[in-house]
Amino acid sequence: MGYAQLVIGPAGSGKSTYCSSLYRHCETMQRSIHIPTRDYLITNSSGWEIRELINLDDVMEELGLGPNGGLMYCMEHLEDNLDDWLTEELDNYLDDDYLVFDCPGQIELFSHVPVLRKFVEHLKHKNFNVCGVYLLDSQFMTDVTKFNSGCMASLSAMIQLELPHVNILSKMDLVTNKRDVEDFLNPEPQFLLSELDQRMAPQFAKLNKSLIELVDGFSMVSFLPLDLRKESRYSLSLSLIDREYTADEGEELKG
Ligand SMILES: Nc1nc2c(ncn2[C@@H]2O[C@H](COP(=O)(O)OP(=O)(O)OP(=O)(O)O)[C@@H](O)[C@H]2O)c(=O)[nH]1
Repeated sequence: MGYAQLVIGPAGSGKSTYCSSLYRHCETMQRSIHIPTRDYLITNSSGWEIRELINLDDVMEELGLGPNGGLMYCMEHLEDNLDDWLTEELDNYLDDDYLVFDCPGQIELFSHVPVLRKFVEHLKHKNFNVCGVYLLDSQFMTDVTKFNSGCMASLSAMIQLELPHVNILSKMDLVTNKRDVEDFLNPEPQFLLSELDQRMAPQFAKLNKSLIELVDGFSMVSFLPLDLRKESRYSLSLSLIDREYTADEGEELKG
């Protein structure tokens, strides 16, 4: 059994920083971990030579696409070639290896484009225990409307990937007043609803209620605050993910 984290989240939420800090943490613990570069899906400079498969710069130039269109094209190409390419790459890893995938931040990839889901299926097929790690910038936690939108994006990733899911709140060192975020770490539904009602026009009251019920019902709004100056959270995220999950345990982790 191998282990893998799929690190996802919006652009700029701190995925690469999390991955490199996790790598340093594992080095200190003398634990082996492999982090194919962020660009492994497009142009890999170390380890996985996907450049042979497709190159984002070439795609943009030859097809006249911008970075987003180019990335989506590359992803579709990757999807078509997952069987051959990924299966072969995964054969290079041993039973206890731990892989961390730093995914691109395009929201389409974890909301509706199927490539990451297929990627996960391949990992599982090769006997990897996979977990989704969703990073959200702590700035989302200071305002109920931003918090709600962060939760919706995280929920959509959970639904799309169907993985045990850990939410991590990044950039906690930038939060000057920790009390600003405390209300959102284990939020009371009533508190969220009254805050939301105050912010929105009265005609949104029913929608607000449904949204808060949804967030509360999935109990997926627990975020682990992560301060890069403190390493304990990395140990926690590693140990959560190390475990073998049953469906029920996956549910527990979301809570
Ligand atoms: N202060 C602080 N800055 C952070 C932290 N994590 C990330 N940053 C900064 O936030 C910016 C974005 O971080 P990245 O790690 O590149 O974020 P990403 O999610 O990989 O970004 P994309 O590649 O755009 O998807 C960089 O300038 C980082 O230095 C953190 O915990 N604290």
